[in-house]
Amino acid sequence: MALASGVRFPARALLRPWSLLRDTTLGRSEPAAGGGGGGDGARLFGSQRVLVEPDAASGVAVMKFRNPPVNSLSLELLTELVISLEKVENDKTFRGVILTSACPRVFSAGLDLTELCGRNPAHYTEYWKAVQELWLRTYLSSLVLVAAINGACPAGGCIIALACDCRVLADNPKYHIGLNETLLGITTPFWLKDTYVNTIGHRASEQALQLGSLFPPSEALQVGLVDQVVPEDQVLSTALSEMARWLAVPDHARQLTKTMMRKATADRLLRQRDADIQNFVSFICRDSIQKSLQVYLEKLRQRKG
Ligand SMILES: CCCC/C=C\CC(=O)SCCNC(=O)CCNC(=O)[C@H](O)C(C)(C)COP(=O)(O)OP(=O)(O)OC[C@H]1O[C@@H](n2cnc3c(N)ncnc32)[C@H](O)[C@@H]1OP(=O)(O)O
Repeated sequence: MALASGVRFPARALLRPWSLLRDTTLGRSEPAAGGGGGGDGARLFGSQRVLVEPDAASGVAVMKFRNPPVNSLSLELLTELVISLEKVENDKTFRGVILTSACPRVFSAGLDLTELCGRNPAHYTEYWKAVQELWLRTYLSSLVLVAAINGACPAGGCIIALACDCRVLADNPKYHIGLNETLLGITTPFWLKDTYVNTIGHRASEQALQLGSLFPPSEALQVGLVDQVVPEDQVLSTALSEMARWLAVPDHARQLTKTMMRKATADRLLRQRDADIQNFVSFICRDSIQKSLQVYLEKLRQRKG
């Protein structure tokens, strides 16, 4: 499937791109009641793991991850997210997307560790392409993306949030955010490291990446990892207010500025995508890395409550 970022999509999606979706679109050409999108007239479209609540009147869609229990980024969720974002982006009704979780207490637990353990190189290749694709699609989106972080946000969850233009985090001491890869015995690829540096600066990233720091809300705000920390029941409304602020700027000027700020970082990956995949596959296939990940996963499974 040809995607904007020029990625080849997972084989099963290439064969039947929409087969991964349980599309609940209610006729996009149908005139929506209530001014084109609000109230009962809201068109619902999405998929099994991504719920999209579009509001044509405001031009904003709320996209909710729904992969219980912890929204781990399985190949299916990654694929559905990319397709959902592409659908919204291609519909000129929409200018902004709020990314949030439909699962209680967790925004996303990051990459699905079962996708990284005990699989073969072909699987890792397909999986990493999907990770790259989601990052490129979000990081370079012409839409305004706001992360309404209503739960824990480690590793891959943080990566999605970092790709957004603005982050609002619920004020709950259990909702940590950060890149904790080193604690799993793995390293962050250069393009995600660059995104971190772009957000919180070099010294803070150097420290946080090596230590695998997960920041509670107050510290995340202090270090600049999130833009606002608000009571949990105000995360979505604050994200909508932030969205309105960003949408008050003419699209063309905002988009050109976003591209100017992000292009160099994205180009670094675009220039060497295949090499990055090869690096990832050879790294993840190492016995020592597989062992570390399995130990981490086992600890997670045993840790209850
Ligand atoms: C090689 C370079 C890659 C660089 C890029 C990104 C790397 C990553 O993203 S790796 C993933 C790192 N993620 C984490 O370290 C988070 C791990 N999870 C947690 O800390 C907690 O689960 C979380 C705080 C998110 C939620 O806590 P709880 O609500 O208490 O849930 P549980 O811990 O009981 O988990 C429920 C269930 O889900 C399984 N689980 C959790 N996270 C993952 C995951 N990332 N992948 C796969 N499965 C996950 C956990 O084992 C439990 O399973 P069961 O025991 O079978 O119920």
